[in-house]
Amino acid sequence: MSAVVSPPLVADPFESLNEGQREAVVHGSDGDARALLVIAGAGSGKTMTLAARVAHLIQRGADPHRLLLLTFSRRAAGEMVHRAGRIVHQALRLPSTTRPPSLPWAGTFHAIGARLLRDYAEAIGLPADFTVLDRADAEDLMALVRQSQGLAATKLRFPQKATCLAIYSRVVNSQGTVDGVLREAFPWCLGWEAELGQLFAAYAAAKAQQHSLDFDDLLLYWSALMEAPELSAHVAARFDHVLVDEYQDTNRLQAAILRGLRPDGRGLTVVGDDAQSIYAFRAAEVRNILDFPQQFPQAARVVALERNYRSTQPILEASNAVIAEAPERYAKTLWCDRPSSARPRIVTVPDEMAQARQVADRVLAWREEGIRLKQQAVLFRTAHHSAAVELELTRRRIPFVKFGGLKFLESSHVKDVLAVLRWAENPRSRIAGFRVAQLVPGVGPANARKLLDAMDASATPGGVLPEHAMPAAAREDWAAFAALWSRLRETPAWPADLDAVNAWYLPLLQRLHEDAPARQADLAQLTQIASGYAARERFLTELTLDPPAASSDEAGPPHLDEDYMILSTIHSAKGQEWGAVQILNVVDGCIPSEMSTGDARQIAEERRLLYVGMTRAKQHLELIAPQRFFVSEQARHGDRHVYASLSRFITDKAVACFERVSAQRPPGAEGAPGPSAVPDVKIDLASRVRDRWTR
Ligand SMILES: Nc1ncnc2c1ncn2[C@@H]1O[C@H](COP(=O)(O)OP(=O)(O)OP(=O)(O)O)[C@@H](O)[C@H]1O
Repeated sequence: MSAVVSPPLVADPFESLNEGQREAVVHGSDGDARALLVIAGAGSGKTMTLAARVAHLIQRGADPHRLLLLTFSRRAAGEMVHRAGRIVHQALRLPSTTRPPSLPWAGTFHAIGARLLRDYAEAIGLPADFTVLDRADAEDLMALVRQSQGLAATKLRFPQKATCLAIYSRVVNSQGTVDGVLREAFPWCLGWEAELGQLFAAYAAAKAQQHSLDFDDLLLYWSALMEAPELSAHVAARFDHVLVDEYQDTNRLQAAILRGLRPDGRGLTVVGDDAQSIYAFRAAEVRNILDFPQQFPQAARVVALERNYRSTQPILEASNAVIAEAPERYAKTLWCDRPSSARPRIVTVPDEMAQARQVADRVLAWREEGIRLKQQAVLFRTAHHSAAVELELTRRRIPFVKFGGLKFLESSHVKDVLAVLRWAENPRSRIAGFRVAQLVPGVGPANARKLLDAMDASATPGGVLPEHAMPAAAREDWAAFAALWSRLRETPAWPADLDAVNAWYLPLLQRLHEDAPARQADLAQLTQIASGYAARERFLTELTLDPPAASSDEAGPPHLDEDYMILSTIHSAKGQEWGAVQILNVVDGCIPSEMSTGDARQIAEERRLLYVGMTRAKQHLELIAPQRFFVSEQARHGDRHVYASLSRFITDKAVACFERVSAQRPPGAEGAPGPSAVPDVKIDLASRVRDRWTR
């Protein structure tokens, strides 16, 4: 007899939505075919609304396999899918044993781009086995090309590889010219336009030769795909709905892709907050969201979410006062009904050391009040601004995790292992090959280069490697590696391939690194991550596009059951919230950064950055203003201390929203009392000690 499972009686999952949220969620059910723009103020439930809309569409019969959901990070995609799944589950009253529908097309623009390009590679002249270069690999390739062009040796200093890549990336993403980008963002590189143009052409040729795409190519080729009428309709027809989160941080290429996917706007939903646009340095275009409604034959519908569920009224008032001065924006005033008598505070401290002590004191005091460390965050403009705070927290044994530091994939051992897999996947990748060949004992750069040249010259590079003659000292180890490599190419098996590479690499790891056990733990973590992917290619591509954060080279996340606080750049804090937030260095020269004080648009972005930081706080917010702070960013002036004044964004009107305090020095900080006077006695201890040996 089979058991009959009756659906549980649950409340309407859409019941808790407010009026604006509901409007956004059900848009289109009445036949309204306009595109939808949801202007969602900070903390107004954007994630919840988008997830509920996805669930609503599925509930009304949309096929989850035909929903394209584009988010800013993989984590955001996962969160959205999870929440939408829960709502669908509830709305359809599915029994708890039934899994909610999966959304295979949820991910970042780059990850989805990589998948689509793989499908259309042959049609658009891309090699089907292309691999994706991460930033570091792309920089290395840029450096190689720069050298082969003779640009590294020029008398006047030619821009560094990272700067070259940043300029290239900005030209691509803004669809601008080298000249325009230099003028706007890299004025110190003016004069090198022609050489940079040549360099970029050679860089593009090298990528093509090596069957490699960099991050920017994923958007560039996707947008080109959407401009080819023979193919764009085919791509567009795969999806019924396209939903985009964090639209304020998209760039021109991304906007063009969306126009190609939904030329008339039908089935397109974008959600964002112009006041939180903080990625112009990656060519994000705040105009995308400001101009969105007029892009379509029939103007988009705009729904504003103005009710904030996150912060207390005084925190919201202070944040509103900061953003009120922004020159151009969708007019909205956030409100909430969480009164509190505690105003946010501006804390003045003498210098950065005092700031570090203040932060630690405050963290401990809040913890005494019952706010767990996990509910506390310290935010800052630039990753290196937290150095003193990190030291102080470590000294006082306050556990923390930092976001925005060295990444898991940047550690050399993880790169080594991934490079082996990448090279097997794509034998034309010189970057992977150059790294891996030299891991084999006895193989140096000259021999590695000879091998790669031979592979380049062959139509079947996969056949060259096992046959290649290496120096006698390397022969045995090379044969072992070649056997592994050929196996990986000929009979791929996932995730067993990774185990095979690890087994080959472990003896080398022990030879190369003193801290091998810690690094081995990273490789174990990599194996764990690998098991979540169906195939090697997907693993390599998606890991490159959205890498995990921690590595053994850093403090790393403490055990999961431990309480720890968060240190984060404001950029990395996007989309998150904490009970108590402290923001470091809220002084001119830092927010706004000294680098951006010339340009009105950059200043506007810095204002939004402070606003994003402030609106992360739920109950407590403190901005710290050291009176002296150390500047090391500006090469022109070298390292120096400056006397700082409170950030210009805290105008007189805004100041009124805060309580102002000066941090007291903790007792004893002026210097420990010296020893009292030595008693006036004369004892010849020295000869007594010496005599000990002569007696
Ligand atoms: N209708 C609602 N009723 C009660 N709480 C809500 C409602 N909508 C959202 N919230 C809560 O408000 C908080 C903020 O929501 P969410 O993180 O989705 O905001 P957001 O718009 O993405 O913010 P931001 O853009 O600042 O990152 C969350 O804690 C969420 O659970």
